[in-house]
Amino acid sequence: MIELKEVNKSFSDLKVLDDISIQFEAGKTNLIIGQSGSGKTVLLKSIIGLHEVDNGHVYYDDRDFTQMNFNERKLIRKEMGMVFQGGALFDSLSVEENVRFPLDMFSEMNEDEKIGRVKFCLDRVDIKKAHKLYPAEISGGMQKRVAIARAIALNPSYLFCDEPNSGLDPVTAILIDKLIQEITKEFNMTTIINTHDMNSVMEIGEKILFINKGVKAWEGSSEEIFDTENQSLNNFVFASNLFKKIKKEL
Ligand SMILES: Nc1ncnc2c1ncn2[C@@H]1O[C@H](COP(=O)(O)OP(=O)(O)OP(=O)(O)O)[C@@H](O)[C@H]1O
Repeated sequence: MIELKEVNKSFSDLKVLDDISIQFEAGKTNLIIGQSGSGKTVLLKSIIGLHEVDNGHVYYDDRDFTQMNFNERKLIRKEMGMVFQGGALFDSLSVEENVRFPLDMFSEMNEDEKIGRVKFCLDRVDIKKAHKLYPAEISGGMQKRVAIARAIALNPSYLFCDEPNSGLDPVTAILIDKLIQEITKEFNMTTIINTHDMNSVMEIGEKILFINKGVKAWEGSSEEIFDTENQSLNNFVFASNLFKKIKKEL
């Protein structure tokens, strides 16, 4: 579980996060949604320590990350996996070398264990016969699968995904969302996903945090989102004509 307590973050006199408190549970796909510029990326970066919060606390299973020194944080970072926007694979490394990279950097595994782990992770995301190919030689959907395989290589307890299905067609996007949800449950990870994709919200939104101008405006699940009276959330969710139509028919 990851818990935020009264997290605040400003840049000069611009307040970006205003007293955010929430719990993200293990084994669930937790989504952060909100309009462009609402503070999603700053929040995700604050959770993983790429931004220092001004005040408030971020707990990783009762361990106060905000109070830790550099070395203590380094240990927690080993428990984190990340899927960056666009996949962020190393172009000059093959698929299997990409997945092996965190093992070489951060694990004590021997050669056989590394080979086994790379195979396990690539099998898990259903990559077949592409181990020796380079990122430029595989499709966008496969690149995301490789990015997920790399993110789970060190068997993380916490998985962070920034717009994991950006740039994908709707069918592939849902497959990637579902894959993230499956591995979240299988490995009991606390997964936090930044997204503004309403399909993701409906498909895998087990816990949703909606932020509006840096403030927690709503939290709930995809089942609850259609019934909300929250005006800013309604404006966000029903911005598209398709979702307006669905709401009318409910
Ligand atoms: N390093 C920074 N220095 C100053 N201001 C920043 C910095 N990072 C973000 N901001 C500001 O914080 C606000 C929130 O930005 P953020 O990137 O978190 O939005 P977002 O919700 O992730 O948007 P998007 O969906 O477009 O990625 C914006 O006004 C942005 O300009």
